[in-house]
Amino acid sequence: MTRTATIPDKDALKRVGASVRKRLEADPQAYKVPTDKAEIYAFGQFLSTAECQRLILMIDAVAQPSTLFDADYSTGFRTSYSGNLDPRDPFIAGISRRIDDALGLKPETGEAIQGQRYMPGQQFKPHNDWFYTTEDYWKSERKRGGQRSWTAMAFLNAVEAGGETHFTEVGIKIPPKPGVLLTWNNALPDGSPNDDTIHAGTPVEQGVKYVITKWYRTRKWG
Ligand SMILES: O=C(O)CCC(=O)C(=O)O
Ligand SMILES: [Fe+2]
Repeated sequence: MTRTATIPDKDALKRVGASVRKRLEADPQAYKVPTDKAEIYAFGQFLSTAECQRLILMIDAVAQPSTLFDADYSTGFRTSYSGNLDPRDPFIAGISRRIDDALGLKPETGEAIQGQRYMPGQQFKPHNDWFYTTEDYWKSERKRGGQRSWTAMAFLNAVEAGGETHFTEVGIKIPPKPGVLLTWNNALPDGSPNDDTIHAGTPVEQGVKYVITKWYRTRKWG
């Protein structure tokens, strides 16, 4: 048995990375962000205007101050409001399936889609989406599907100023554009965490920003 004692789920992350890469490279709708530092792709028109509007209303209904695993809303690290969208809702289930299909990932490995709203001044400071496996929370997350592999995030509206998704190490800032789906591999091709995927939701300066995020695990989530 091959064992990578220091990096949990490394082999699975390597395998998932390769299969999603292959699928996205074969998809003419998937645009690869030109950088060697991370695997980041964008779909220009993933959601329709009507779908974005409907999701925005649903987010308003569930949004609460965001919490994190290692830090609180109160620390100012993630000041947006967020909430999970009901996976049993047929509309949400349909969106979820389309994301699974675009990436070619097993539906059971996807977490519930999370909706997020940023008002002026709110932000999500630079972070990585993977779990820190030396932290206490990892003991339970390891059993709830393991490490996060890919992230898929869609912008639901245009923001008058601010609110970009900023990949600080890659050096790109992606302005919110309704219907665009961004997706990236949180790992390197060898399955180890890619530090260059560190990213932020920069403070909204004017307007409101709505996004949905779906994180995938290496195993069945939940
Ligand atoms: O809002 C953004 O641009 C980033 C959101 C994000 O990083 C996340 O949901 O993990
Ligand atoms: Fe993130």
